Order: sequence, then structure tokens, then C-alpha cells
Amino acid sequence: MQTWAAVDIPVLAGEGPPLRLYDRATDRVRPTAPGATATMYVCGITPYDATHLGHAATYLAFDLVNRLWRDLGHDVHYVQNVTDIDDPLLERAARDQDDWVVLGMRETALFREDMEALRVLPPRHYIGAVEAMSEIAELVEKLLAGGAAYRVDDPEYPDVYFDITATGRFGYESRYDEETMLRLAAERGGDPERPGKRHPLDPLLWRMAREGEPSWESALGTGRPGWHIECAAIALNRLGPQIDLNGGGSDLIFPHHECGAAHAEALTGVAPFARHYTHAGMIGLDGEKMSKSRGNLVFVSKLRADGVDPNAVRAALISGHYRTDREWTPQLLTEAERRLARWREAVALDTGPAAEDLVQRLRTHLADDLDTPSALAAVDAWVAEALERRGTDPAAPRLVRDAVDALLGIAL
Ligand SMILES: Nc1ncnc2c1ncn2[C@@H]1O[C@H](COS(=O)(=O)NC(=O)[C@@H](N)CS)[C@@H](O)[C@H]1O
Ligand SMILES: [Zn+2]
Repeated sequence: MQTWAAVDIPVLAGEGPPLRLYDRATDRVRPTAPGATATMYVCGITPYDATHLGHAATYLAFDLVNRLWRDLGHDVHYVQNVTDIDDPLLERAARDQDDWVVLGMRETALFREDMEALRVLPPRHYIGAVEAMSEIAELVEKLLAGGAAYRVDDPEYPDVYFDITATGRFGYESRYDEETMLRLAAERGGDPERPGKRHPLDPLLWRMAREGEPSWESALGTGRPGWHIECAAIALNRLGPQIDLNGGGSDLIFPHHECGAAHAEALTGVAPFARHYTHAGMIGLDGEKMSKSRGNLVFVSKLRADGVDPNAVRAALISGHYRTDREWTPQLLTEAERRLARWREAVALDTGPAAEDLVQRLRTHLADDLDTPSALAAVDAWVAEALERRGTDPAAPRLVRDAVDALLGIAL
């Protein structure tokens, strides 16, 4: 699937400290240690109701990671999927008498537009589950052959499931207890109550064709993939057996990232699949998580259609810490618009206070588990000084504009 257009990234002199990020599996903020090329898999959208501000906040968080790694001199091999076949998509298409393929394409195109408008750097590989169908089926066959998967004893629908005991470390990523796992599996697309499974938490790998459902030929029989194996296959086949970062919103901690990691580790024998499992908090509206099921959505495209500057949307969403569940409010947007107006006024001056240490402060705050509140405050301080006391460095305004662009992704 085609990815979206990239924006230029100004190159800044000097270097910041290594990026430290919270890792769910070890429950610690610790340094990322990518090689020359950092490898990052961030789960993509299920293409309907795109792009709401919750989606946007999560992709912005990992865009900051991408930008920081590049500022530290790494190349970044960023892979993202599109879950363009899955139950929720089929249900929405049926509800709206829409063709599920057309719905997926339309929403993915809108998502790409919104990501470009928000100046999110594009993934190098942007892969739909449908276009990856054969590679997914192939890995399911391998899991079956290796004994990590099995068919339920159901003559009508002998669906293939993953055996969660296969790696001997299931649960290390989420660190949830079994009761929590059972509740979340049921809430998020699992089928713990399905008879014939070895363990209620065993996730679906391949669903044999049902009447009226889309299905694909494979050596497993005609059918379609489960949710988690799709991401494991797309990531493994492009990034290898161990990656620097597996990212997404906190609702992916379990079952999605736990099962995806287990699938990958059962296939490769390499653990942990990701050196960091990092998750963004939930954006809420009126006290509820912004979600498709609730329908309480604010869309990036709607704000854009109303003439809102996408840079203000970006500034508003990163004004809170990425791991904090937080509310979207209209005030957040007005505050961000006001902030950017002041920043733009200051960088339009022909001189300003020396800005080299601001650049270092930005790098240091962002390297500290993406501490964007402190980063934004550091820019505010320079702007206040520039507007009140001017300053005599003719290179400063340009340097601030470049640093805010490269590190925060905001165009002044
Ligand atoms: N209210 C929210 N706040 C923050 N992030 C959210 C919110 N709702 C969804 N997300 C995140 O947005 C991303 C896309 O969500 S999604 O469209 O439901 N799609 C999926 O979760 C799967 N296609 C991942 S393979 C996920 O990382 C999800 O955790
Ligand atoms: Zn995923």
C-alpha cells in the first residue's frame, strides 16, 4: 500500500542524550539502543472512523520517537500496517451498506491525508493485511507445523488457534493477571468462551470461511487471518526477529501486543520480540475514551475543513504527556493556537536571545520519555525573552524554527 508524503527535517548541529522510553515489559523508562538503523513497528488503523484525535495523538507520539532517533543520527526503518480486513470493519461496512473494500480504501486515503497534514513522517513500509495475506498464511502454517498452533475440534469450522504456552513466557509484555487477560480478551475481539480451545486465551490465527464473509485461498483452507498474526507477520518479514520498538495505544497492551510478541517468538525463537513495548495513553472526550464504539469522535479532517491549523492540533495533542490518559477540550486547541501565534511572532524577529541551549533543553526533555510539556515550556521561555527583551543573535530565530520543526514536527 502506498505510504504518504514526507516532510523535510532540518538538520541541527550538536547531539542530544540517548532517547529513554518507558517499556511495558520491564516497567521501566530505560535507554533505547538502536543500531545504525532503528527498527520500529507501530500498529496502524482499522480503516473506519479515521482519523480521530485519539489515533492522531498516538501516531504523533511515535513520530516524536522517529524524529529523535533521526536527530541522534540513526536511520529509522518504520513499518506500519492497515487492518483492512477484520470483524469490526466488516460490521461497520454492513451497518452502512458499504462495500468493505471501498470503505477501507476511502478511510485509509483520509488517514494518509491527515498524517501528511499533521506532518507525521511516513513509514517506509505501509502494509495492508489483505496484501500480506499469503505471508500471513505461511506463518500460520509454520506455527501449526511447529506445534505452537492447533485446530479446534469443530468439524464445521476447524479454525486455527495459537497455543499460549508455546513460548513459556506468555504474559511478560502486559504483566496482567489471568483474570484481567480474560476480561480484556473478551472486550477486544478475543473468544475466550469458544469450546474446544486448549486455553480460553488462545488467540485465533486463521478463521475458516463463513458464509457471506470474505475469504482467501491458502494451504490452511479458505479463510482469513486473526488480528495479532497480521502484525507479527508484517513486522517479522520486514524488520527481522527482534525490533527496537513495538508501539501503539494502551488498548493494544493486551491481547494484541502480548499475542503478537508470542507469535513472533514462537516463530523465530528470539525473545523479546521488541526491546521496548511502548504505549500511548487514551484521548477522551467528556470523560469517555474517544472510541469508535462510543462514537464520541473528533476528526482531524473535520478540524482541517473548519480551517484549523494542523500544527495547532499537533501542539494541542502533545501539550500533555503521551502516556497520560487525557481529555480533548476546545480550550486545549485555543491555547495551542495562542501559543503558536506567540512562537511565530518571536521567530519572525530578525534577532533573538542565543538559542543553542534551548536546542539542548529540547533534546534533553524529549529524550526523557518524550517529556513534551517541559519541551514546550522551554520554547515558551525563549519566546517570552525574545518578545520582551529582543536579543542580539541574528541566527537565533531561524535556529528555533528549525529545532521546533525537526524535534516537535511543528512548522512555524
Ligand atoms: N482514544 C484513543 N486515544 C489514543 N489512542 C487511540 C485511541 N483510540 C485508538 N487509539 C490508537 O489508535 C491506533 C489505531 O487504532 S485502531 O484504528 O483501532 N486500529 C487498531 O488498533 C489495529 N488496527 C492495530 S493493528 C491504535 O494504536 C490504538 O491504540
Ligand atoms: Zn497491530
